[in-house]
This record gives sequence, structure tokens and C-alpha cells, in this order.
Amino acid sequence: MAITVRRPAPAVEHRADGEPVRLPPGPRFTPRNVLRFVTDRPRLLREMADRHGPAFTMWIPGFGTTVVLTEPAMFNELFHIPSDVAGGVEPSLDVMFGDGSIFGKQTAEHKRHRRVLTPPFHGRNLRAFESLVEEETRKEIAGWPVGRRFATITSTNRIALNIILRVVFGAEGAEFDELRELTPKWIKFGAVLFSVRPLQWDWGPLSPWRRHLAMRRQFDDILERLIVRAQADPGFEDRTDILSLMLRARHDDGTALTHEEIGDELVTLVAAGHETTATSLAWAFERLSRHPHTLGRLVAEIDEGGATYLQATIHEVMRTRPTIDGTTRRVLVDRMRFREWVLPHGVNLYTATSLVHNDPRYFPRPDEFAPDRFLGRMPDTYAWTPFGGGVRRCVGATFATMEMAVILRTVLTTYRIEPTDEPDERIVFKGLPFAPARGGLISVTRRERPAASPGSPTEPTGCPYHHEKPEPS
Ligand code: HEM
Repeated sequence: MAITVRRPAPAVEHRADGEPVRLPPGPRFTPRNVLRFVTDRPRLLREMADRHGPAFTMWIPGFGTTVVLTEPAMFNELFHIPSDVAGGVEPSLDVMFGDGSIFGKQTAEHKRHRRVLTPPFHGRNLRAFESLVEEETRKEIAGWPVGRRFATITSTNRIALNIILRVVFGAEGAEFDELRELTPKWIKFGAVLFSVRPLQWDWGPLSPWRRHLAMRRQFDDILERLIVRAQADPGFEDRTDILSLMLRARHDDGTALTHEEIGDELVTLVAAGHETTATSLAWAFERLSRHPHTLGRLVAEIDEGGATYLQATIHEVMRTRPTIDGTTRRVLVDRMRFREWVLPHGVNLYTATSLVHNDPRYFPRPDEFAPDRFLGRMPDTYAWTPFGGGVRRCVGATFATMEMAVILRTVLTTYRIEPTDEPDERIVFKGLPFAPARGGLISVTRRERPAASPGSPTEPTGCPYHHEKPEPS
């Protein structure tokens, strides 16, 4: 059972302008540490915390000097620092997806973007999306091979991409097919460009940057067609896709969002929302096939129309295999005080999620895959952080949880997953998510008698995400 470590937000003044810099101790820069940060991150961070203490400073590729935090109480403090003191990391994905992306926004601008993006992914809208998720899952899994091992990630990627494209663009027909072809290619390419700074320079007509711009133009062209179609729709005012919501949204001064702003934000949602969810699902299949007892209990519950153990299982998958290992904030003021340290402008703070998720002080017997630890209780906000925290916590967290629940339920009522005693799949870094090395291999057989109509995983009873705290404003 997770220990609750919540404590009141510290009433300390975080600005320390003019004071001498005092960074926590940390390792010297070595190419080996840089390499290990990419290939062996959880173990490296554990070693560093044991050697230097629960907060230490190290150089992180892509971000530079970074203070790594390894305790929930520290995450709590960080997530409560005003966003004009510790804000979003820079550079961020807005380098690839444009100035209109929420990733590049700070303070009031960031808040404004969240006001537009948060409501569609919450509350009663979720229920409306459930049937869409089930429909896309059924379509995809109808072709799963029986009795032969296959990597689930290919399938979960397709399902999650189709879902997010439909939710975001309301797209059907030719434009949907074009987006399905273009966006994953562009986002993958963008992730490479994002991590290698020189690739962001325009070296000429054959340069990667020009290729990126060509894909952007193609995207803008599809978007314009979708905008014309949406606005011509007699039911435009009632449409719930995010594109229509953004077309109807107004800035505080009453002006509409430009099409460029809308495009930047929408591609951000697709980038943030599909590979993360798909990878978590592949981990769920990898974990379940190695834990037949959990799998059996889960199937029995689903057949009876329940969803409590399902939710606990999703929480445990995300504890043991978080796809995003940590979140980063950047010091935006001249000097920022954090506990006994004084951090200069531009330094980053990183919350080491997987370290806390595997710390026996917060999760007893952390190596065990034990959904019971979350049964009937919500995970602690600062010890369980696969979706980050504070005012930048993942906008799609509730949506992603619903999506995973519906997909798992649909798969488990259709197929029987064969247990395996193969070793666990290795955790490998795939540019953004930490994924199973072999893509979540499973083998399935068709269930002879489809289960009686299962209940909704978003039933208020037993559905923890209906109890989630409202978004911080
Ligand atoms: C299992 C699936 C997912 C995981 C593990 C995940 C994880 C994360 C994490 C760790 C962050 C950073 C939070 C922080 O800095 O505190 C984030 C941000 C974000 N996520 Fe997700 N995410 C998932 C699904 C989604 C989905 C489905 C969407 C969209 C529908 C989405 C949209 C976003 C957006 C827009 C942000 C930026 C929020 C901001 O800067 O204010 N994510 N996500």
C-alpha cells in the first residue's frame, strides 16, 4: 500500500534574486553518465541519489544543468512553486510544433491554453468518447493472429492514433487517412530533430529541417480543408471535436485563434497523446502475460461488469513501468530558492518518477506487480507521478486512463492472453517513452463465449478517475 506523503505546500518565498548560487552536490560531467542517462536512467539516478543525497545536480543531454529530485515531498514543493518562478522547460516540443503549442507557453498564456484544452478531456465528454474507443479497438483486434506471438505495440499505436485523430480533428474520410499517414511520420521525425539541435538549422533544400517544413505545409493544407468542412457543418456549434472547440474559442479580447495557433496545438495533442498511451498499453499486456493470477482476477472482474481491479491494475502498470520517466521545470527568475539551495536562472529541476515508484518507503515491496496496493484508493499525488504534477500535469491523464481501461476491457472480453514465463522485457528509451524492448509480445486465443455485456469502466462506482481532484487553475 502506498504511504501518503502529502504535506502542506511550503510557505516559503522562492525568489532569492541577488543571492550567491548554491547548487546541490552531484557527479562530474562524464560522457559515460550522459550515455547512461539515455540507456540506463533509473539505475544511474539511484546510484547518484545514494552517493550525493536526495537532490543532486547533473548535466542532462538536451537540457543542461539539472537538479534531480528523488523524494515525493520535493515533488510537492516543486509543483507548488508559482509558474512565473519555475515554469515549463525550454526548449520544448514547441520548437517542432510551433509557438501556438502549450508546451512552449509560460504563466498566464499557459493558463489560457489549459482553459481551452482541459474541458474536452474531462467529465461527461469522457463517456461520449468511450464508444469511439471501443469501436477503434474492435476494428484493430479483429485481425490479431491467434496462437502466434506478436508485438502488441504496433496495434496499440494504431488504435491510439486513430482515437486521438478522431477526438482531436473529428476527421473522417480522405483527410483522416492523410493525417493517419502523415502525423506519426512527422512526429517521429520531429522527435529526432528535437533531440539533435544542429538538425534544426536550415542547411538547404535537402536538409532535414526543410523536410520538416514540407510536412508542416502538408499538415496545414489538410487542416484548412477540415476547417472549411467543420465550419460549413450545420451542426458546427454542437460539434465536440477539439478542432471545432478551438474554432469557437475566443481570446480574452474577443478575437478568434488563428489557424496557425490551432494547428500548433492540435498536432501537439496528437504527439503528446498517442505514443504515450500506446506504450503504456503494450506494458500492460507485457505485465499481465507474466502475472497469470492478476490476469485471471482481472478477467473475472470484467466478466462480472466491474472495473475496480481494472483501475488498480492500470495504476500498477504505470507505477512499475512509467512511460515518461520524469518531468522538468526551469528556473525563470534570476535566483530561485529551493530548500537550502539557490538555483540560477535557466537551471532545470527534474522529478525522478521511476526512482520514487521503486522506493520501498512509498511502495512496499516495489518489485512486486501488485495491483492490490491501489485497490479502492487513489494513488498518492506526489509519490505516483506518471502524468507529472501541478499546473502542467498531463491534460490527457483522465482521458488516457479511460482509453486504457476500455481497450483492455475490449481485448480481455474477446481474447484469452496466454501466460508466459519468459523473462521480463527490458525497458528501452525510444526518444520520448520508455518502452518494452520487444514491443509487449503476447500470444492469444479467442474466447469461446464472449463475456456478458460488461459494465462501463467509467461507472461512478469503482472508477477512481471520477474522483480526481479538479485541475489546478
Ligand atoms: C498514458 C498516457 C500518457 C502519459 C504517460 C502522459 C504523460 C505526460 C507527462 C509526464 C506530462 C508532463 C507533465 C508535467 O510536466 O508535469 C504530460 C503533459 C501533457 N500531456 Fe500527457 N500523457 C499521456 C497521455 C496524454 C493524452 C492522451 C493527451 C491528450 C489528449 C496528453 C496531452 C498532454 C499535454 C497537452 C501535455 C502538456 C501539459 C502542459 O504543459 O500543461 N497526454 N503528459
